[in-house]
Amino acid sequence: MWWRVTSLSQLVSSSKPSLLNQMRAAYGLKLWQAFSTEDFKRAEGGLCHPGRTPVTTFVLGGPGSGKGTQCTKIVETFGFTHLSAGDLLRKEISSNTENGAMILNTIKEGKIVPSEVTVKLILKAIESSENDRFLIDGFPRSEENRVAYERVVGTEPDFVLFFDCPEEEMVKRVLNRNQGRIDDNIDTVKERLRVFTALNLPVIKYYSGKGKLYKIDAIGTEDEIFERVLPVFAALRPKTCNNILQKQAINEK
Ligand SMILES: Nc1ncnc2c1ncn2[C@@H]1O[C@H](COP(=O)(O)OP(=O)(O)O)[C@@H](O)[C@H]1O
Ligand SMILES: O=c1ccn([C@@H]2O[C@H](COP(=O)(O)OP(=O)(O)O)[C@@H](O)[C@H]2O)c(=O)[nH]1
Ligand SMILES: [Mg+2]
Repeated sequence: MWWRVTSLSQLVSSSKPSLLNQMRAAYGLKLWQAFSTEDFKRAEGGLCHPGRTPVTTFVLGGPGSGKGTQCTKIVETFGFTHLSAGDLLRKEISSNTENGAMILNTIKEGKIVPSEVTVKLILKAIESSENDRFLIDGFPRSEENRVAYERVVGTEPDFVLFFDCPEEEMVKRVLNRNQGRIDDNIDTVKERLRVFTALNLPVIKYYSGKGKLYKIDAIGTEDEIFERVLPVFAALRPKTCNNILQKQAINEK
């Protein structure tokens, strides 16, 4: 798998190899298999692969701003793999895993699940994919999430989409979502909006300061919004769209 560090010398080349890297080298473990809570705190990151760098996009916005809807369209057009942090967490609940009850309560209250749980799920999903371009939807939700991801993965996202939507519209969409979600009720939505403003906006500001943020006006039809998303990915065309272009060329022959 390309995402895993493949060279032992690279694994142990840092001046002070982490326990995590030693375990990886010794047992050939994937990162998500290797780290315990203790390792997580100590992990130095540095997942890389010589000559091959994945394209990673964080997709941010308040509850109901349309992240998932637009991710589906981006996947269809540009061949990204969509990793919704919320979906990964909900899968843990439905699979009755050891963290299931804790995740359920956290989501019900509109709070944020501990970083180590979410980062581990995201890494596991990335490592089991053959793709080299990922949309990470609904994560990071706090500065603590962001720092944890960057420490463990060792890279920053290539760019960040932010779906900017007025609160009134977000509430309306969430309450009409009709997916039977435990957090799609007025009390939880109010708390999620509070958490979004307090903890997620600082992450958005951070990436804005780094010149990585693409703010998209999230009012309009789904297609109108996707028209605003397209130019962001068109800029990456040579790197991200090779497969699509190749397929098109074959079909046009
Ligand atoms: N542009 C839009 N206009 C109206 N409703 C929308 C729009 N985009 C998405 N929705 C609807 O709003 C709800 C929330 O969208 P979703 O993509 O799940 O948002 P998020 O992932 O940001 O919470 C869904 O029911 C979806 O069908
Ligand atoms: O990185 C994440 C993503 C989601 N959540 C939890 O899962 C809920 C639903 O997240 P999702 O992204 O599915 O909601 P959306 O914003 O799409 O409505 C959030 O309110 C949080 O409680 C979390 O704790 N960390
Ligand atoms: Mg969503």
